[in-house]
Amino acid sequence: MSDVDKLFAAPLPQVSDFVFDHNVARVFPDMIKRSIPGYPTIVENIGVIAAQYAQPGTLIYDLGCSLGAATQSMRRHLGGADCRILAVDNAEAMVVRCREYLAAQDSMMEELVPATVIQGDILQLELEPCSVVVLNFTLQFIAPEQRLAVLTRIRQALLPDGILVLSEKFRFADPVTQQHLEQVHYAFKRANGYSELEIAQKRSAIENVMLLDTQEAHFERLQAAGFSHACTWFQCLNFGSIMAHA
Ligand SMILES: Nc1ncnc2c1ncn2[C@@H]1O[C@H](C[S@+](CC[C@H]([NH3+])C(=O)[O-])CC(=O)[O-])[C@@H](O)[C@H]1O
Ligand SMILES: O=C(O)C(=O)Cc1ccccc1
Repeated sequence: MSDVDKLFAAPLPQVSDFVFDHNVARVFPDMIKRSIPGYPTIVENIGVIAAQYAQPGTLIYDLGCSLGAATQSMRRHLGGADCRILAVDNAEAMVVRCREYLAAQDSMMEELVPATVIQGDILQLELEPCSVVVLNFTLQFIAPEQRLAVLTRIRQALLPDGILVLSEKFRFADPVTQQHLEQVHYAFKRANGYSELEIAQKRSAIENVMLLDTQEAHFERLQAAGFSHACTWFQCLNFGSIMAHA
């Protein structure tokens, strides 16, 4: 169902800002696996974390679900739990394909928890009471001045003992750390078959639309949003995932 990512392989006269359109949706599984170190481990363990914290009779949100990788993992790990997943994305191309992937999962596995895919903007969405919320590499695409409001609404929707899983590409305040981890990330991309041109053009495409925070900034914002505790449960190079308790 998915093609090899060659979106930035040919020289582009002008590199436009990155958007989640049909071309990206078509190559997305390949792109994300070859671009984010640790992505398969993060996705698999989101299932483990969700199974640990999901409360019977409650909702689970996968916000910025793309093709539903985190939703699929949670469904594999939740077994026959009495829960329902709402997967939300504002990109039509992602939503259409996400529904196809989840239908394929339904046809291959029995007794999965129900999952509904909604096309919607997480800045507008009314959140119902829930036990688990996943933001797997989504908050980095939200305008920085909107991020606290999104987290505050998530915190308010979470039930007692509820949890947020927040995965992001991190920025590092120490310029040497930033430089070292960024360079190894580019080496990771080269090792996965991306050329220097692909790496450089993708870098320009995302630089204005993916504004990164340090882990310290994430922790401060989570605290300001009302979360009682947060810790990094996974990091690989400049990518990682935080779990935050209501
Ligand atoms: N305001 C918004 N409202 C809804 N969706 C949004 C918004 N802004 C961006 N998105 C969506 O957030 C997703 C980010 S990708 C998530 C990967 C996935 N979680 C995964 O587990 O594979 C990460 C990446 O591509 O690096 C895209 O599908 C956007 O359309
Ligand atoms: O490719 C990169 O450099 C990234 O930072 C990850 C990424 C993955 C998919 C879409 C946008 C960014």
